[in-house]
Amino acid sequence: MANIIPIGSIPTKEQMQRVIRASHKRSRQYGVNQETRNLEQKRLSPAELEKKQDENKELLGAIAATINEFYDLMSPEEFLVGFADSEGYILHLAGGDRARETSADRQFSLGYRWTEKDVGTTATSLCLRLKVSIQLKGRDHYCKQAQGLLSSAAPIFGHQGVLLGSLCIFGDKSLIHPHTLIMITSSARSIERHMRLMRWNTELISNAGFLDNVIEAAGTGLLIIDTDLIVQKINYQAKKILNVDDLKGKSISSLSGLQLDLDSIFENPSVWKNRECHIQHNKKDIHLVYSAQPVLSKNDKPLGAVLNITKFSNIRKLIDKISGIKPYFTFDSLIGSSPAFTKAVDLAKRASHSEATVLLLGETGTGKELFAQAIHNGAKGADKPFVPINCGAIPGELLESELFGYAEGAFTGAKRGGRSGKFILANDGTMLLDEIGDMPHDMQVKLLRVLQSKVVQPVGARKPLQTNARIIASTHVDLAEAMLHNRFRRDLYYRLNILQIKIPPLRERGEVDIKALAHYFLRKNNPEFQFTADAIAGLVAYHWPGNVRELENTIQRALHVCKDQTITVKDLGLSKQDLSKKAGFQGTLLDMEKKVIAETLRETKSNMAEAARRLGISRATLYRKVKQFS
Ligand SMILES: Nc1ncnc2c1ncn2[C@@H]1O[C@H](COP(=O)(O)OP(=O)(O)OP(=O)(O)O)[C@@H](O)[C@H]1O
Repeated sequence: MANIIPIGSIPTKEQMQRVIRASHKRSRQYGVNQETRNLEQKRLSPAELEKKQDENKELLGAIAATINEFYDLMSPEEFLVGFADSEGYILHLAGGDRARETSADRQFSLGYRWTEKDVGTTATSLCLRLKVSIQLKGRDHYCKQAQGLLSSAAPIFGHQGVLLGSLCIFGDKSLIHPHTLIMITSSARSIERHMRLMRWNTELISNAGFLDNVIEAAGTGLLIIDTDLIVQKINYQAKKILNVDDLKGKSISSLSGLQLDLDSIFENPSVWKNRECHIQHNKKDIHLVYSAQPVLSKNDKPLGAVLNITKFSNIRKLIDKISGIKPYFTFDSLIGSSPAFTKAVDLAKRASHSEATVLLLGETGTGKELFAQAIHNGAKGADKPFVPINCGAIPGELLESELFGYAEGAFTGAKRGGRSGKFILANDGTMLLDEIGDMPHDMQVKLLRVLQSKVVQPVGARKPLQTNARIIASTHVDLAEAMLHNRFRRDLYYRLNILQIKIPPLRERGEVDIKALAHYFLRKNNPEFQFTADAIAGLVAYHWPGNVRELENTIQRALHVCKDQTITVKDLGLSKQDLSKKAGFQGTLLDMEKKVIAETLRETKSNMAEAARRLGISRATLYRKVKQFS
C-alpha cells in the first residue's frame, strides 16, 4: 500500500491515515510496548557513534548549517531537530534545553536507533521506512511518551537516490506549527543540493588535478592556448624547452619565430603537424618541432589549441635510435696492434681531443667509418649526433638539399615546413662526409663555402643558418691524382686536410692483425667454431683486396659451409690468385701452414696451449700438426 506514495513526496491526509494504521499494526507485531516502548532499543557505543559521525562528516556539517537557519525562524527552546541515518541511528541533535530534557526521557538522544522495531510509529521511523515526508500529531505516535508531540520528518537522498537518512523536528504539539513539515522537507532538499554541489566541487577539483597531472605526464612540452592566443596552461617540459619561468597569461606571439594562424589550424589541422621552427629567446636560438591541434567545444565552437613541442635534438636522437646510426665503435673496439694500425689509432685519438677537421684516407673496407665513429665517441660532443652522408651515393642535384636542407616550397615535392639538412642535424656533433673524393665538382664549391663560413644556406631559404658540426671527411680515392685531373678542388683539399689519418690496408697490417681480426669475427659470429691451422695460414697468406670487410664476409661465408664446427682453408674459398699475391710468400699452402705454426710457437715460446689458442685450433690438432711437420 505504501508503495503508491511516490518516494520523496508528502503523503495526502488519506494516505497518512492508511500508513499510520499499518505502522501501528506492525509496531504491535514487533512487540513494542506502548507504555515503555521497546526496552531492547538498540544504541551505539560511544566509539561506534564517533565512527559513524566521522563517516558522515560532510553531511552532518551541511545539516548543522541548515539547522542554524531554523533558529532564526523558530524558538530553539521549544523544539529539537535531529538526523537519523538510513539505519535509524541518531547522529545529530540540536535544540533548546527544554526540548532536550523531554527528548532524553523519550530516548531521542545521540546513538539511539529509531526504527519501528525500536520505538513503534514515529515520524522518523515511518519516514525511514517509506522514504517520504511524515508528520504525526499526538496519538498518531504509537507510544504514549510521544503522544504530546508534533513531529515531522523528511528523507534526505544522496547520489543516485540512495537514502542517507531522515531529518526530523519535534516539540510540544501546542507550540509547533503544523507547516513545519513543509519547512523540514524543503530543508532536506536544500541539504541534498548542498551535498550535490560539494560532490561536483570535489569532482571538479579532482578532474582539474587529473588534467594537470596528465599534462605534466605527457612526456613532451605542452601549451594550451585560447582563441586570443593567450597561454592558459604550460607544462614543465615546455618551460624547460623554451627556457622560460612561465608563459601563463601571456600571448604565444611573445615567442618570436613561432607563427601560429588559428584559423588555419581549425580549417586544416594536418598542415600543422611536425613543423620545424627556430625560436629566438633570451638571445638563444631554440630549434623546435611542433604540432598544433585545434580544441573545439561540443558544438564545434573554437576554444583554442594544444601545442606539442619537442626539441629538435631529441627528434634527432630518436631518428638515430630507430635508424641505428648510433655510433658504437670506440677506440677500444678497434681490433689491431700492428705498428701501422697503432700509428693510425694514435693519430685518431689525438684528433678526437681537437675540433680540427679530419681527413681519413684508406682503401675500401679498411675501417674509415669505424675510425670516424671512434673519434666522435672519444670527443667531448660524444652524446651529440653523429651524421654520416655518402657523398658519392647521392645524385648531385639531391646532395645540396640533403646537406643544407630546404625551405617550404623550395621546389616541387618539397615537404611542408621544409626540412633540415645534415649540417644542421649534426649541430654540436660530428658530420662524416664519406666518399668525399666522389663529390660532384659544383658541390665541392658550396661545401668549401660552408667550411669557411660555418653557415649553411638551405635551398630556397632567405635566412642562412649557423652550423658548428665537426667535420670528418673520408675517401678511398687518391686525392692527389684527383686534383691533378681537376676532379677534386685543391682549395677544398687544403680545407679538409688539417689532420690526415691514413688507415693501412689489411695486407700491410701483418699476420698479428689478420689473426686477431679473424678470431674476433669468429667469436662475434659463432664462438663455438674454430679454425684449422691451414685456414689460419690461408688467411695470413691472402692478399685481401677488400680489406677487413672482406675478411669478415669470408669468415661469415665459411661458417655456413664448414663441417664439424671447424673452418678449413677450403671452407674459406679464397682465390688462388690473391693467395699467391701475398708479398714475400712463395711455396705451397702446406709450407705456409708450417711457417705460421713455427712462428706462433716462437712467439709463444713453445707454449702449446697459448699457440693453439692464437691459431684457433685445438691443442690435439696442434700436436698432430707439429708431429706431421717435424
Ligand atoms: N679495426 C677493426 N676492428 C673491428 N672491425 C673492423 C675493423 N676495421 C674494419 N672492421 C670491419 O670492417 C667493415 C668495414 O669497415 P668500414 O665500413 O668502417 O670501412 P670503410 O673504410 O669505411 O669502407 P668503405 O670505404 O667501403 O666505406 C666493418 O663491417 C667493420 O665491422
